Amino acid sequence: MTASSAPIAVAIDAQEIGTAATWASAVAPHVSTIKVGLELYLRYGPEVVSAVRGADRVGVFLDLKLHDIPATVAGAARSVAGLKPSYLTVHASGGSDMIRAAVEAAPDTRIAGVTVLTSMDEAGLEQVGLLGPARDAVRRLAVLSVEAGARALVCSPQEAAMVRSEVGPDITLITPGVRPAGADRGDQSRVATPEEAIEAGADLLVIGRPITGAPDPGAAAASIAATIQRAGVRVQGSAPGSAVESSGPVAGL
Ligand SMILES: O=c1ccn([C@@H]2O[C@H](COP(=O)(O)O)[C@@H](O)[C@H]2O)c(=O)[nH]1
Repeated sequence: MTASSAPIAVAIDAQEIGTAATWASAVAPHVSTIKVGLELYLRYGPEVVSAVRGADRVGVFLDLKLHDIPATVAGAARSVAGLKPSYLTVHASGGSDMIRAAVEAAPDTRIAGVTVLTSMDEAGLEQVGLLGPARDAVRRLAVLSVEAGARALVCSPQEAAMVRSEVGPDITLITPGVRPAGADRGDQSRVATPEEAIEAGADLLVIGRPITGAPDPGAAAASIAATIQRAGVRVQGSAPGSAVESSGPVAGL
């Protein structure tokens, strides 16, 4: 990580630890954070965190989306707290007691409440009994998470401005569902471009396949990072404390 690294968490969704380490070292000079998800963590466990952290001391975001009874989530959060991830996700729909259990079990990690998965559209929400626009559920789950002690939230960039107005400036807003103009959206439904995400007030943009699926992931990360820096300068004049300025692995901690 360098002083000019952009507020991007690259989703390193690889099958093999060697590929993960290669991608991580290619993108690390340009971004603040590497995101490890279920695919890698379930296969390799803590070893993969050291593999992607490397010498760059880039921030690690453990996207394990915990969802269980409070005691089990507390135990799981305690199990990974020693890895010192900057962020650890829990599904906000697990409820206040579950979120609070994670917060108390991993005091040095920013617990991020996942509101509504960015792959879900209104039809998908209806299937699971959530009627109405995604943003209504996102709003409710964001407020619930913060009241239970979460210091970060995961939502789509389409809801970032609304969530910001609900939870104030101190909560880190993390947005997957980011696609550069013209990129394949894949299984993502609620998407926006990197510029739109920054303009909506996101603090950390999660971007996976548009970077890792590129012929040169390092160059793709550098190009999106430059786009974000320009958008940040336009929106905020790079004000101190803005997402673009706060490029460390744990912006706002
Ligand atoms: O609502 C959510 C929560 C997490 N994710 C994760 O982010 C990345 C997105 O990867 P792309 O390749 O840029 O689509 C992936 O690891 C998801 O598990 C999410 O997409 N939406």
